[in-house]
Amino acid sequence: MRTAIEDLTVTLAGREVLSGVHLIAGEGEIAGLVGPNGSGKSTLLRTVYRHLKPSAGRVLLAGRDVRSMTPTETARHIAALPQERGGDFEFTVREVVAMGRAPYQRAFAGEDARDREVVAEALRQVGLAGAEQRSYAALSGGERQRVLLARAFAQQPEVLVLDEPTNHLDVRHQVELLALLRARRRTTLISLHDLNAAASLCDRLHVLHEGALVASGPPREVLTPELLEKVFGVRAAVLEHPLTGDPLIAFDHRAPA
Ligand SMILES: Nc1ncnc2c1ncn2[C@@H]1O[C@H](COP(=O)(O)OP(=O)(O)OP(=O)(O)O)[C@@H](O)[C@H]1O
Repeated sequence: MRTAIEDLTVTLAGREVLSGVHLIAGEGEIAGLVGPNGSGKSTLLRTVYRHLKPSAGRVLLAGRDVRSMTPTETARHIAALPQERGGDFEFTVREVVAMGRAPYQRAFAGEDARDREVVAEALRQVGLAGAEQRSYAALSGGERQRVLLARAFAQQPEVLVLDEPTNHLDVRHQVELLALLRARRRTTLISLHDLNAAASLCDRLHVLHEGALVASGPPREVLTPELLEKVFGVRAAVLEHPLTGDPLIAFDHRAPA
């Protein structure tokens, strides 16, 4: 579902933390948000899934302002993996994932066969089939993350909003997640710190710096040594990945730019 962010400004505690951001993710497009700490990535994503209210501008899903939708309507269109992954709820893994079906259930109606099928498939996709009865509170950070991803998948959204979905994941689970997102081909807004993962996954990258969008385009065009130096303050060479042909950023880890 085409997602358009128009002239978005967000003010928090009296400070403008996002200023006039324009960004479009076309139907089926994976749009990546990258930028240094505090540049506004989570703020932008939170505004898309209506956790925050913009002070100006709007978020349109297929032309409709998300703020004109009911919470249930929003939940049928957008599923989010937020950065807060709370750990204290006393639920099993399956119960957490099944919460993703709530937007489709009538009050007190409970699960039907379709809900059970979707929950089982979501658990399988994140490699947690067999872990249904484990306690969510007792899981590791990476396991919790996969449970919350499965909950987002179970929501069967048209737009997936993922805030740093690969942090905490070991490299195998990172690769599996990126492959899964590629295969799903749903409109996705994703923030990533790993620029090589972003370059390999995303159709377009959007670079935030101090609350403003400073570059947008295909990864190969956006991730230049000049931009990496100016925005991230690092020295890097941009090569071609010998196995995939994707852009491969080789950082100089010895000193900042
Ligand atoms: N609830 C809040 N109240 C006040 N300021 C906030 C709040 N949430 C975020 N900010 C500020 O907004 C700015 C952008 O934060 P945000 O979390 O969007 O950045 P980010 O790019 O996601 O950072 P990171 O890479 O560290 O996750 C930061 O300066 C942050 O301190």
